[in-house]
Amino acid sequence: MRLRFTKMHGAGNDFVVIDATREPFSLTREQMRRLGDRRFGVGCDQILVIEPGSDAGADFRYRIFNNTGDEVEHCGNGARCFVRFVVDAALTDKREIRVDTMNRRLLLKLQDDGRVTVDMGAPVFEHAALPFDASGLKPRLVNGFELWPLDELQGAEVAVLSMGNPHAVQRVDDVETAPVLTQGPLIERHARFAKRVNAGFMQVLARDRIALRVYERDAGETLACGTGACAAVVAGIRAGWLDGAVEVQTRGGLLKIEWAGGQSPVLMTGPATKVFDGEIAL
Ligand SMILES: N[C@@H](CCC[C@H](N)C(=O)O)C(=O)O
Repeated sequence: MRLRFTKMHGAGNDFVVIDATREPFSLTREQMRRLGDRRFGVGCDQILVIEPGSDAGADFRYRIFNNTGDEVEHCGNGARCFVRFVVDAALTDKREIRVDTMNRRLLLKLQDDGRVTVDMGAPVFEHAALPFDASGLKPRLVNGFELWPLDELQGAEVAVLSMGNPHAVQRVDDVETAPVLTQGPLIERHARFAKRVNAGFMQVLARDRIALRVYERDAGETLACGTGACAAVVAGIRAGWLDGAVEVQTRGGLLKIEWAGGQSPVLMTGPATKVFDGEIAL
């Protein structure tokens, strides 16, 4: 089969975007792996699939697959690229779009400067959301917020939360020398996380600025992770290190994250860029 696609990125987190609004999406896991392979295919961190809205109120449905072909719940940078894509392809004339993901409804706004703001929904802290609490370990309370030790990983102490997808975020002194590539894969597959986890390493630069690297579930270290940026800022606010509006410096660009606490939604603003259109035989 021949597949038409669009290559996009959001702060360097790169995607193959597939328009499945007219024809049902039918790629096999093997085809998605080939598509995501940087040497034998197009190459990307995630594959984004855009489908028609499934019920009243949602303009579209948006599905996310890691480059391994595993379907996941959420992708923040991808959500921004989704908006850019549907507007540029004239699939909608709206600038405020409601979209359903696997477990959330998102509200996305295309700004006049071309950036996109995503209402990412509220963070979830209950351990039921992440299978972490059966370990017998005790968390350290910082400002009333739980930081959990990871037993085999000396010194690593993570905030565990979900932005729809699971995150374990730790504070480090220097993000450039943080053990992202050595400890990241160990955290990703740590026994405490039955569904595995995205591992974030955040350096607090000021109360309104952090530097962040994320070792993503399946994809490895990416140049930016939108849900990871939200999780890091929420953890930093809960721990008392950060204020409610924070610039997140990733290796691929800048994201702005805002959170008023509690059940209020996390807002993420950042770029969404088309790279090229293409067609591939799969
Ligand atoms: N790059 C993403 C997150 C993609 C999914 C993640 N790897 C997972 O498995 O949960 C983002 O921008 O949020």
